Amino acid sequence: MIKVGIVGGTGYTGVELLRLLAAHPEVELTAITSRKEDGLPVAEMYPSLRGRVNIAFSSPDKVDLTQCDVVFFATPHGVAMAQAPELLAKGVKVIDLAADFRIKDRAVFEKTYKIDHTAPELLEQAVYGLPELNREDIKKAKLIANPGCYPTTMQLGFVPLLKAGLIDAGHLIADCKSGVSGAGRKAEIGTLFSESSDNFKAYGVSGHRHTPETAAQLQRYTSDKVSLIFTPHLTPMIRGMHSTLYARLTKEVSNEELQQLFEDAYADQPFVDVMPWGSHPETRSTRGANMLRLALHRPNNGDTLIVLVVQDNLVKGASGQAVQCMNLMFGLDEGLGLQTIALMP
Ligand SMILES: NC(=O)C1=CN([C@@H]2O[C@H](COP(=O)(O)OP(=O)(O)OC[C@H]3O[C@@H](n4cnc5c(N)ncnc54)[C@H](OP(=O)(O)O)[C@@H]3O)[C@@H](O)[C@H]2O)C=CC1
Ligand SMILES: CC(=O)N[C@@H](CCC(=O)OP(=O)(O)O)C(=O)O
Repeated sequence: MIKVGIVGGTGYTGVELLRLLAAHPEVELTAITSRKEDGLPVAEMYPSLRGRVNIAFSSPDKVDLTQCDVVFFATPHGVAMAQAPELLAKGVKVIDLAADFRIKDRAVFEKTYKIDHTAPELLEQAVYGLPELNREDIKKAKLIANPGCYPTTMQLGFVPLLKAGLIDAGHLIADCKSGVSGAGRKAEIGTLFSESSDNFKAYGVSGHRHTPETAAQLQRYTSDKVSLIFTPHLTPMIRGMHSTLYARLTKEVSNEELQQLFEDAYADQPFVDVMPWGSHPETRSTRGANMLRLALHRPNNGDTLIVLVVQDNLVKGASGQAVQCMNLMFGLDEGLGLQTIALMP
């Protein structure tokens, strides 16, 4: 059994990890931290886990995480970088759901997140945890930088086109919508029910922290200079993400060839579903499931291709993806514990 620790077990991605890992046949939940709920049985805070998770939260300063085989950090940015060096030195694998190790360039990280990087020596060895694009490196990794939720949709939508050299890399547009759980469980006015449940707004339009992360990753797949415009929106649903990606085609290519390109790219990827041409994927078709669905459109058969992408921000956009990485790191079937079908309706 793999002994698992979770730092930040009370938050949305932390409890999503608990939900998935409680049903994972090869995992023993060993330590789950909370600074505020030290000693509280997990199932008292989350009754859905009664009978499935029988341990209590421990304060991070009391728990010995070195007894774990792997530790997930479901914490705000800056927490994993403080603890990862010691854990890695003691042979414990680390999967960070925050951004501490996503951006290789320290200066770009510090400018984007406005914090100093305290473990820059680990940036090089960190593997970006997007299995569909980095599977072989993830299998060998000791430190995973789990991708951002929006960046997962943007990369899986744009990369097949960039790799094939079919689009203008200097003109990529991503119009994305997230459910409110994307902002985390902490108390904030903008995520109060009365502020967000009957409202729709863009935010971070002139610069969101996911733009440099995504642009740097997309740049790996083309020699042309990538330029990305990314506009996130907060939408009145709890879970779910819908990204509408726009790319300008630069070569003569038929709709059938474009569809085939995506079907071939994801033929062996169990957690990406390429829907029939012209479909309209819905967020609810991924709710609770480790699944990303996409579909292609080409209005008036012109030179703009639209890729519609949906996922559950907490599953394929965060905790499900992290479990997918854990499975690969420990030589397990990639889909172990991740077979849940989306909740409907
Ligand atoms: N929500 C989403 O859709 C996604 C989130 N992420 C990323 O995952 C991470 C977690 O997000 P989310 O679950 O939404 O956040 P939440 O705000 O819901 O939870 C954060 C958790 O971290 C703990 N925590 C906070 N500060 C510290 C600290 N200094 N030391 C130890 N534990 C701490 C909190 O617990 P306590 O206060 O009890 O200690 C809480 O359990 C973030 O980096 C986020 O950017 C990534 C993709 C998607
Ligand atoms: C709706 C909302 O606020 N979403 C968050 C992104 C989700 C997240 O937690 O960011 P990471 O994926 O980088 O960890 C935001 O825009 O900051």
